[in-house]
Amino acid sequence: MSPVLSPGALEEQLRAIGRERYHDLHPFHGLLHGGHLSKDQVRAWALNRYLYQAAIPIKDAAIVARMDDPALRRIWRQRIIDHDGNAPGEGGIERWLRLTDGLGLPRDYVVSRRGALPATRFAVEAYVHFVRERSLLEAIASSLTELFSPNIISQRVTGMLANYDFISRQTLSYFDDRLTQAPRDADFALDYVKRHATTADTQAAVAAALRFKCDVLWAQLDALHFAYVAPGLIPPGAWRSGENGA
Ligand SMILES: O=C(O)c1cc(C(=O)O)c2c(n1)C(=O)C(=O)c1cc(C(=O)O)[nH]c1-2
Repeated sequence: MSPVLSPGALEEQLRAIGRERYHDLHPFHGLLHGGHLSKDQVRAWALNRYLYQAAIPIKDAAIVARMDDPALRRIWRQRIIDHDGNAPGEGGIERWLRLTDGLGLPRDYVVSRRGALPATRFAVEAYVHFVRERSLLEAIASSLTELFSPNIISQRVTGMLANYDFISRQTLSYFDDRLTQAPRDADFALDYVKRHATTADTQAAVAAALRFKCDVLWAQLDALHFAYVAPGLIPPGAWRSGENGA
């Protein structure tokens, strides 16, 4: 049986998981940020990532539905508002669609999810199932990859703006708000986890939840790499350049 960690030691363990497994280490991101992808490969990334964006408020609604404490729900519901907005034309999903618009992908095709890779769909669904089925503590812990996202988002915006003439600050505007939202959300979730994971079992469970979530992110990039970089095996039904108006 492993010993009970202090809150500080638990935080260090969680940060170590990020250093070892976060998707900033994935080669696909090196290619994306370094300007080594074609416009079609960037399109494939944006099209597939739409599924992740669209699933985030659904998984957060599942988390809110499991919270007994109104104070906690008030805080967590902000995440849903950030992605859905308060009115049509607002929110993170809409801003993601400005990126896919800017890349010339038809909106109805993106939103239909028809061209997404099967593994993208499975990974995203696994995240939603995880927060429904596991404890609230594990569900909250699974959001902790956001501790590590501001760094990669800064690298992405700088790299993509410098390296692709088809990318503009406007098409990448989705990421502007994430730079303040992600630290706010991650700080809250980390504090919650440190206060509630106070036994060896619950500490092991939150570490496993964070590893699981790193796998959800990693698997999506593996799928993109396999289909659109090398060996370039695009599954039946998944988007191909020139199809569906893009
Ligand atoms: O661009 C990225 O690398 C990245 C990573 C992550 C993450 O680490 O899960 C999120 C986001 N972006 C993001 O935009 C976002 O809204 C988001 C929500 C969540 C979550 O688990 O609740 N992660 C992420």
